[in-house]
Amino acid sequence: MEIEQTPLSGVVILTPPRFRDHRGSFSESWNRQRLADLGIDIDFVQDNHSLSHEAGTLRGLHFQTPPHAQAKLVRCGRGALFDVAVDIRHGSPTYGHWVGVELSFDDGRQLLVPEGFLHGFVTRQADTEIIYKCSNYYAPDCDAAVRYDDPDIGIDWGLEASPVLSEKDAAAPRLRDLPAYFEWEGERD
Ligand SMILES: Cc1cn([C@H]2C[C@H](O)[C@@H](COP(=O)(O)OP(=O)(O)O[C@H]3O[C@H](C)C(=O)[C@H](O)[C@H]3O)O2)c(=O)[nH]c1=O
Repeated sequence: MEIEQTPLSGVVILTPPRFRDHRGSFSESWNRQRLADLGIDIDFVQDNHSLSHEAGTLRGLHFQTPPHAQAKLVRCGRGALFDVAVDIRHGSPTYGHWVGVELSFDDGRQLLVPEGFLHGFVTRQADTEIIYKCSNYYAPDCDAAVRYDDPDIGIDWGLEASPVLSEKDAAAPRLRDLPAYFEWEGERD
């Protein structure tokens, strides 16, 4: 299992080994002990799987508020997408900062998005499928969003045209208009 750090503490890129032969390929997409051996011991309880028909479909930026906050382990089941995490832990030295990673079925990479981060993605191909493990169950009353084009975050989505959005995402608020749901637990200066 390869692990690659990102500029946001806790957001890491994981690449499980993939075994290829004349039939195709095989990989263990999730192995709790392998992650625990890397110091990542998260009790995932729900798998999500969504299909987006058009390239340029953007879902996000989403999170669940405490006490139903979710960590997510994201992978691309078919096609390709650009996956983004945004630090919203108040007091964090990277508060409001984002990181984006291209994920595809072919490269087999995964992004770990901890609690306290927004998550969103935009598809790069038609009929792209995203599959992700969640560390807490869906809680509609705690489902929240921030607009994908929030100027205070400034994500470069690599869009060539306006994205395909849900009504919810098209009407999402700016980060500055949200309460402080998450506090950074690191050492303060
Ligand atoms: C998230 C979720 C949704 N639903 C139902 C609720 C709606 O009737 C339908 C579509 O939900 P939504 O439009 O919120 O789906 P996405 O826009 O893909 O949202 C997700 O996409 C971003 C990128 C995420 O990281 C979150 O997991 C999640 O917010 O599925 C469920 O029944 N369970 C669930 O866990």
